[in-house]
Amino acid sequence: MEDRISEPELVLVFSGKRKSGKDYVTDLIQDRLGPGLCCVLRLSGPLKQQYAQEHGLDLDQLLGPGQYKERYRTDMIRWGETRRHRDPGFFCRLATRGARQPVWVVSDARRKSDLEWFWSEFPRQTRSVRVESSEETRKQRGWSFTAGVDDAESECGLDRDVKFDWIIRNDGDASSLDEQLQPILKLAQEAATSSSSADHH
Ligand SMILES: Nc1ncnc2c1ncn2[C@@H]1O[C@H](COP(=O)(O)OP(=O)(O)O)[C@@H](O)[C@H]1O
Ligand SMILES: C[C@@](O)(CCOP(=O)(O)OP(=O)(O)O)CC(=O)O
Repeated sequence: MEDRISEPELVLVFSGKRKSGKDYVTDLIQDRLGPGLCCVLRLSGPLKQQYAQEHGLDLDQLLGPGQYKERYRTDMIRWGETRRHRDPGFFCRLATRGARQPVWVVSDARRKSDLEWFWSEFPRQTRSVRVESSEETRKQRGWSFTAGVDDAESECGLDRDVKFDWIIRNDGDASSLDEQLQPILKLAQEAATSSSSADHH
């Protein structure tokens, strides 16, 4: 669709339940690698942008971690699903447009079609990562079960039959999180290095 100047060297596609810490963990990875090497891409970014515009909502609040987005979640899910049914790669293409860094961290895959899009566009580079937290931890972070959300495809689409390359337990201990992220950071650093050496040839 768009003219991509260069392909990424590594695409880490994250998924996980609400309040499992997808944003927290993917931001941490970007902090460690730096914004020159690594960008965080949110499939919900272009979705929220378009949804906010059509409904006259506050985009910054929709993008933030607070309660505001929860008011609109059920309707946003429905709205996004209509779009995805017409074109499953719609939000993936928009979210990756303009990404130039060698390492892409996609923070919020929710459906098989999201992962399949990355596997098919970037088969060599794509790795899938699941973030998991106990219900108790998620409750401490403000989660409570909502029918129509937590039992719907948006939250459960990747619960079964997906082979994850890594599963990260994010139940609060910073040193354990650091340790679990080491192999991912190592791979990302190698990918970034190979892209910079390719640039010099
Ligand atoms: N390991 C962690 N240590 C401290 N706070 C965390 C950790 N993981 C998540 N959080 C906090 O929990 C809340 C939910 O995390 P977030 O990354 O927004 O989850 P998700 O994107 O999966 O819904 C945020 O306020 C975040 O800062
Ligand atoms: C309509 C959504 O894109 C809303 C996503 O919002 P967030 O990505 O902010 O969600 P959490 O981080 O899990 O709390 C969900 C979808 O089905 O596409």
